[in-house]
Amino acid sequence: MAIIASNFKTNHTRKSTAAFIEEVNTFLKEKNITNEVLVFPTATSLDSFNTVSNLTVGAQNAYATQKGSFTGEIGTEQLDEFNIKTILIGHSERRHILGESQEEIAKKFNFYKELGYTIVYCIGEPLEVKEQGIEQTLEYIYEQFVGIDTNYENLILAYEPVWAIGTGVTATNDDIKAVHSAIKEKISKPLLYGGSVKVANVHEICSLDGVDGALIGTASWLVEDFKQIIENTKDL
Ligand SMILES: O=C(CO)COP(=O)(O)O
Repeated sequence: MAIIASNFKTNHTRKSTAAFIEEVNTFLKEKNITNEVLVFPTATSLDSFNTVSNLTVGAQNAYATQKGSFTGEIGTEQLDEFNIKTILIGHSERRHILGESQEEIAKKFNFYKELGYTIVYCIGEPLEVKEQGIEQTLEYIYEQFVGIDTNYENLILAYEPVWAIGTGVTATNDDIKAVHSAIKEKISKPLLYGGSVKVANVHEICSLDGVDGALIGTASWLVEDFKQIIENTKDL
């Protein structure tokens, strides 16, 4: 059973998010699809969605706090309002664009772990590291596990090579297999692949050894495409 996750990033409005979730919900129900489906809308589009059990709405980010003075951030008081219990942590856009350090990420991880959240934890190397070879790539990735409890029961991992995100350049099957098998040797948790996953390649990627699903940005934002992605992986 594949895990299929959509990261909206900074896309969709409150209105279009509600329509998207409603449509995916109906689709899963009518087709009896058992894939685990996760959707991460913007913070402004979170709400109490009434969904089938295998469709979960999560937060793309939140601060390690219940509430307080952290301008621009949200905490568990805001997530609890909508019963959100799933969070994405460590995404490369937060690491590299928003400047989150491994220390801050680990602090966030531990805070949400203590509260029992399902955590989708992202790891992945930039191009200059990939070009140095598989050993350096794995070394870089292992650094992203510093301070992270990889035995946490509600943990899902997502390997997202930075150079493959939003670029249209998907990692090759060999690239994916090499990293996934190395991580799987150390950590037995579901491991998603992310980075230019599309309708056309999602089945092949999710069929690879060590790949338990996909975390998708661009190709998931049109609901028709996202439904097709789910359809294409429903037998896995
Ligand atoms: O960052 C991603 C999902 O979190 C992947 O983004 P793309 O699917 O747009 O490459």
